[in-house]
Amino acid sequence: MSLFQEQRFLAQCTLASVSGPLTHHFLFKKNEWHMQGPQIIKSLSGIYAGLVLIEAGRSLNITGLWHASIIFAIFITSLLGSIVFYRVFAHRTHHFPGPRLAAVSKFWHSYQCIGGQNHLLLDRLHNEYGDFVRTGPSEITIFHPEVLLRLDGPGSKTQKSDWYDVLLPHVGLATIRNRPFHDQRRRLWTKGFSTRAIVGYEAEIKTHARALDSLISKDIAKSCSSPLSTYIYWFAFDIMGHFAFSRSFDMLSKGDWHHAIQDLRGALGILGPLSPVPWLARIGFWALKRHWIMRDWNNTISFCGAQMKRRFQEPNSHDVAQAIIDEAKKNQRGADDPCLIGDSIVAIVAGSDTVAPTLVFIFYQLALNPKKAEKLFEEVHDFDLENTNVKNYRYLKDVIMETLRLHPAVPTAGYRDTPPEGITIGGTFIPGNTTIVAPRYTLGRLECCYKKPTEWIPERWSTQPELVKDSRSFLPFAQGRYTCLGKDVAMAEMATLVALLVSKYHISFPNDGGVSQRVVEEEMTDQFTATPGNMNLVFSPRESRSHMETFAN
Ligand code: HEM
Repeated sequence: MSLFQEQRFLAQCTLASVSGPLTHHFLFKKNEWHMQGPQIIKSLSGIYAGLVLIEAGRSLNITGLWHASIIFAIFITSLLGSIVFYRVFAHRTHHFPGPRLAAVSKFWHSYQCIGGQNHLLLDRLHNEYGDFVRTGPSEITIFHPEVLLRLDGPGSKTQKSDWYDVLLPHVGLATIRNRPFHDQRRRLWTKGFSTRAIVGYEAEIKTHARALDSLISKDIAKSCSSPLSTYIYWFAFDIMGHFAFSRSFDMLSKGDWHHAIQDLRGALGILGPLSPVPWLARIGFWALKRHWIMRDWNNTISFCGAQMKRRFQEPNSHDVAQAIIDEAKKNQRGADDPCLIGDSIVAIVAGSDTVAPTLVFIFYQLALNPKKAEKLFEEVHDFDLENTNVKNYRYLKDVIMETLRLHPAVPTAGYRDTPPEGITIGGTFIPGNTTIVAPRYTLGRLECCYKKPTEWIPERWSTQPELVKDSRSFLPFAQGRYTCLGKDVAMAEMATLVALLVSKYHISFPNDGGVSQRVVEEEMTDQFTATPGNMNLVFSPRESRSHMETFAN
């Protein structure tokens, strides 16, 4: 290498080392809101490609490439150094306590969630750092009772965070970030919850509750315990099949998983470790389309597309699918409209993966608390599937509410971004363009809100109100513009199944050395929705009251 080339190379290296911080300042820091992983990767690849072309173009040999790589490495090191320094010492959220590595990159959080137990990690961070914890470079996790109210309550200017881009290019109601577009789609969805539609869903709930009961009867006849978690997931997904496509997945009647639901549940597992870095999940979905659980995800998308195509040709009905199909037809879009596929996925996941874990935890708690189960039986003993209105059961409602408090179906998700002017929560100012996480799992167990917070006491919602000190943190169905649309359907599903089974059976854990009891909570994963460990239960028929009365006489 000539002296001139050597000097030029040294000059380029020096330039690369100062251009790192400058690039950080001008490209990213000034407009950090748009500083997302994919953008960084794209920009860096572009810079490297440019350097290689310049160097290779000049010397057209391997030394050119080697020089470009060295210059690029220096540039990257100084850029990353600048980013790390800025995030740790100068970022607008740097004064919030939290693990140092969490402030540097969300990869730390993702690594901590490899086992899919973000709810437990955030609970530990609350114990260690207090009510406001920095869990990412621009992310604060808040454990203050006011947080959920401030995020979506009246006058809130927060927006759904980039986590909600996870379904792109498909878009479903729950994942829409643009407010006017969300409002427009929500109006469509509301049509699917008309009184007439609800009557239809209630009929499906009864049919499927009966089918689940008959599976339990078969287990009793064989003197074996029932894989209740599995039955409950079949129950919830079958009903949502009707809700989304007017067709059950028929898992309860066939006694087996439907391949599309198995694929979907497998694919959702990725949300456990990758929720903290949603852009990586999106790259994964795109790059590994035909491999690993990404293939399952794409199979689910294809299945939903095929179902929608079929539903397009069928006669009109009053369900949610009808309202969104009518809109697509009005705008001359076909069954492959990304909104239709996105909405069908949202309907299935939001409607089933929430009801199912809640039901699992209700039966888990009833088996753990036989006295409470007896008290519930006193209320529902004369339940009649065809004629009883479950809304009249007060204690049953308390049982459901208490379960949602202790075991929220959406344990940590629901990320929101603060508006540019920031927001004050519980007297603490959160700067603008910061992601806020409000984990219901820990919020439901706060000592400042509940007496005996980790105990399951349904009475706290009616006869023992002194056990609730502050109920602001209890919003299991969210609120405001993003409030759960399916709350009534969900309550009807849960109340009907619980009333039916409790009125007919004694419920207990099998004699398996405590395995069934232990795994439900210990193996629970948090993948946007809660996924409890598999639970088997023993059902033994209660003697009917009339029979007992005859016997007593
Ligand atoms: C135990 C049962 C359920 C619970 C605890 C629950 C909870 C929630 C929560 C917390 C949200 C807000 C999520 C967010 O902020 O991203 C939500 C949204 C939603 N839920 Fe539910 N849900 C349940 C059942 C259902 C059912 C059965 C359906 C459908 C029939 C449903 C449909 C929806 C939809 C469409 C949204 C999005 C609303 C919007 O963004 O406008 N949910 N739910």
